[in-house]
Amino acid sequence: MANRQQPSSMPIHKYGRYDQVDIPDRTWPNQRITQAPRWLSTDLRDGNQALIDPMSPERKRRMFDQLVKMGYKEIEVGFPASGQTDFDFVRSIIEEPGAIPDDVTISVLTQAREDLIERTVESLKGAKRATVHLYNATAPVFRRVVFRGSKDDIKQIAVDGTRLVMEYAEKLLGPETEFGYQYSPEIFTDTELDFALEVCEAVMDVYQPGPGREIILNLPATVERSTPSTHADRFEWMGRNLTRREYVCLSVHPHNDRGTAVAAAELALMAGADRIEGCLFGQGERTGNVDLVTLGMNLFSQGVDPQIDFSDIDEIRRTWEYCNQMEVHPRHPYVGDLVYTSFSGSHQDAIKKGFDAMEADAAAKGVTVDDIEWAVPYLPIDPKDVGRSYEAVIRVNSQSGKGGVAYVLKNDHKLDLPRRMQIEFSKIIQAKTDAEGGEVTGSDIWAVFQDEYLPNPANPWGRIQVRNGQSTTDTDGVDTLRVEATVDGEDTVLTGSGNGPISAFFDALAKVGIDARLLDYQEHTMSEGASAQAASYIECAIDDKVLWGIGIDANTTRASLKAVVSAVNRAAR
Ligand SMILES: CC(=O)SCCNC(=O)CCNC(=O)[C@H](O)C(C)(C)COP(=O)(O)OP(=O)(O)OC[C@H]1O[C@@H](n2cnc3c(N)ncnc32)[C@H](O)[C@@H]1OP(=O)(O)O
Ligand SMILES: CC(C)C(=O)C(=O)O
Ligand SMILES: [Mg+2]
Repeated sequence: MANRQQPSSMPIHKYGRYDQVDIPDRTWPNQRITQAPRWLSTDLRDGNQALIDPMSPERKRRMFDQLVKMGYKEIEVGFPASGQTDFDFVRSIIEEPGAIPDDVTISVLTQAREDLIERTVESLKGAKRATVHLYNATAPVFRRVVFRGSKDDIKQIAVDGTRLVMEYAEKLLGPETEFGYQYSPEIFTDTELDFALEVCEAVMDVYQPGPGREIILNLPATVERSTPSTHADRFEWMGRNLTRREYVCLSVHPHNDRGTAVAAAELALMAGADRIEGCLFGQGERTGNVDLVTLGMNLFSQGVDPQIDFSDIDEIRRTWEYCNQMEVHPRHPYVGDLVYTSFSGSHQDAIKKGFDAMEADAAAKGVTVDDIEWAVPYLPIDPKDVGRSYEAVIRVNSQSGKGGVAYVLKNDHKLDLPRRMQIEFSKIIQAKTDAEGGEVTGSDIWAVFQDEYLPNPANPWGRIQVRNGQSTTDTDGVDTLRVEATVDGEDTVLTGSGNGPISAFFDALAKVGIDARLLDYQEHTMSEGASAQAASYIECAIDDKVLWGIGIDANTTRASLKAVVSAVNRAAR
């Protein structure tokens, strides 16, 4: 079919193509991610520096504690040379016994300027594990516009900065500090690959990584500029060409300018990266850093342990919202208010069938649903695994069908409506949503259901109200029924016989001019134990109408008689 799109008036001439990488024997597309990478949270640095109102010390501390609790072992805690707030925060967690667990490494960022480096290293005095992270931009525009220098000048900034970090670490930090070093060629994404490699090699020549002396080389997509596949090609190229690769922790730091940071991080891992830097819920400069929650949960949903605890995602979100003074979007993967919710009919139908199938499969295997592989349509993970309930999984509006309404009744009231009754009731709900618009809540649905099918003792309606009944079965299997009832406002006694209590009741009704025929009958228990209730569903042809009734009672015979009454009354309503 022809593409009928027309040229736009957008100024496309202002933008150039991003260079591809010449790496035809790339191997990353065939790799699988089978284990969690090293994670670094930069919420307290890259995340914080992007806030309108940077975090107060109290908020920083809340976020730090949250990150520790979740299991992050590398946390960038600030830019101590930026001012007193960040410096004092770093000092406060180092000085408070137990604030930084022994297995957590804190990291701090600095520009490659001597005064800033000195202050940065000074902030780390007494820390058990600490990394200084030095950066300078290496891309052509930055060389020309920001630093106004040649490639060699820019490389020299990185080399001198590295040497200064080592000198100040030697001078200011004692043996109690396990010291680490990280270098980032900022704007790696726009830096010529061979020059990024040259700068990283020059930095390594100074730092001399080796056995027991790792260097972290972090290759940031400071501004995301390419498809994730080209980003992965660049990582594979760097990984292949770096010397001393076994002593290098190759780190990825995607931003989300093109909206593909998560994919960029995942493909970079496939291309050989060892470590990911990002922020919870994608906080960070402009469109954000890569979202560590989505990345971790993506692993989880594929059966790979992220080694981070997301089991109370709403608590994590609350802390994050408090610390950042921002709100998580309702569609945010894994955490948004609506991400486990379906409004539309075919989705709800499939979800309900999925839950039913999980229960049946687990029962067949003699285990619980938590012991079998998750396979519910439209729900990539079990919401319970992140602390959510099933309550919001299905919500009903004008786009919903029978499956959604049936799900709500089953989930909230243990009523498993027969399929044709689902269709009948869903039309009643649809009439309401079409007329009124908006959502019908679970309690709205229940109110409509009660009004439609169940007697209201306070305000009885319909042709019949039944009080007491007796049923006896003789030796030939004939049931005789005697029921005290009110029919059309008059107290009367109904009697009838048949080959079961329901047909005996139909016989009794026929004698007072109510012509009802049984079409279908289903029942199920609603709960277990001595006080168990049963639900009976009866489909009847009454005059020229076909309709359902329901009865709920501890006694199944009474439940079925109530169901007949429900249908008869509805027919005359
Ligand atoms: C991609 C990133 O996220 S990088 C991290 C960015 N984060 C931050 O900057 C937050 C904290 N920063 C700050 O508070 C301030 O920048 C400070 C206090 C550290 C420094 O402030 P100032 O001294 O006023 O310098 P300013 O930030 O404007 O830096 C610009 C100067 O540093 C130079 N510079 C910038 N980055 C670097 C670097 N990585 N290494 C060396 N020099 C650098 C610039 O060329 C410029 O030099 P010039 O004045 O000679 O033209
Ligand atoms: C400091 C560096 C790593 C950075 O945040 C970036 O380039 O985005
Ligand atoms: Mg960044």
